[in-house]
Amino acid sequence: MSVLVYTESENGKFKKSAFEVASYAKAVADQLGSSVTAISFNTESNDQLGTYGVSKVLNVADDKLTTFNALAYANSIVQAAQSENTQVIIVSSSTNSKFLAPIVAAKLKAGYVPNVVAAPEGTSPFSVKRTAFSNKGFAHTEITTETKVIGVSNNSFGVKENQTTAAIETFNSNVNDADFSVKSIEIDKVAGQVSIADADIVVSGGRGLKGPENWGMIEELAEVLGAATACSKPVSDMGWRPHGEHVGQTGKPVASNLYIAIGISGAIQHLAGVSASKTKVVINSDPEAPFFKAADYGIVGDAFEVVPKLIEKLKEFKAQNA
Ligand SMILES: Cc1cc2nc3c(=O)[nH]c(=O)nc-3n(C[C@H](O)[C@H](O)[C@H](O)COP(=O)(O)OP(=O)(O)OC[C@H]3O[C@@H](n4cnc5c(N)ncnc54)[C@H](O)[C@@H]3O)c2cc1C
Repeated sequence: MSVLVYTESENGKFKKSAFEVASYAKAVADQLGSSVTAISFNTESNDQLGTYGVSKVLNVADDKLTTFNALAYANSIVQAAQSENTQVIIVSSSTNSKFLAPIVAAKLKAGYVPNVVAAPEGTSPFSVKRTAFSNKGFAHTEITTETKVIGVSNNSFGVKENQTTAAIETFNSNVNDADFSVKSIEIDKVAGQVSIADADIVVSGGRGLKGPENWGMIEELAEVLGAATACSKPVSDMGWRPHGEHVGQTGKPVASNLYIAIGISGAIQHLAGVSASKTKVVINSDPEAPFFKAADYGIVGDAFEVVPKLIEKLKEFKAQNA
């Protein structure tokens, strides 16, 4: 009985979250006295997963599955779980994983807990800690079904090395036309180069930036830092930025290592979606802005003065350390 982990990739390369869920799966396997099998789709360098404790990789090499398809991927994971006699399935908390995990759980009659932030608190009974109330609290949750599906929050457990040699096998999953009743024809990327879900650093702008014409400095700061760009809800509502960048309770959740909020007041609905970020830096001209209470570091100042200086200093630092 192994622990099965779905390791996500894009264009044949593993996402960072793949290494985090693999590390998490290894921790679960250690608690159960078991081993980790990963399922990947059309991925190169599957041996990389050995670094994080995966001892076997089932690589689904099928041209039909080059692009994510929730039902087809879920069916493949179910087949892998059955062939491996798995009782615990680990996925990330990405949009795609949150899409397929309930399908996997329903097909295997498994209990599913998303947004899990730590290794299981116990395996008998099986209990996990997850975020609750839009990241304002935690719930200690018991899963009583024989098969369990766990969605790990991004950047919560961390990537942990645990060197093993991974045996790589091609897995022929049995997908058919019915699995593709809904499919993506084409994907247009409208937001920045780095996706918010995978970003280590997110640079986010609010209404304090006055208009879309001022986003050049946000994009430049993001580029220097290798960060994703994001924004508050009113900014996307007004059409200053694409809706895909809206973060918060009603937008995308952010669990980056560093979240830089510029000209954002820190309304409760915004904080609900970003509070899982490890370090929060706030730049705001109003010292009374509520965001300062939630910040790890704050700069009281005009964004139009602070941000260009920050970019300049970061560029100098990068040049010196190149
Ligand atoms: C049901 C519901 C759901 C919601 N969901 C979300 C959500 O998911 N995400 C979200 O973001 N909001 C959400 N909101 C809206 C939320 O309540 C706030 O209205 C919104 O977050 C405010 O956006 P803001 O901080 O960009 O703008 P503002 O509140 O207008 O704040 C602008 C900030 O910029 C500062 N500022 C001004 N000029 C400068 C300058 N030159 N330099 C530096 N700082 C400056 C100001 O001091 C101020 O703090 C929701 C609201 C409701 C009712």
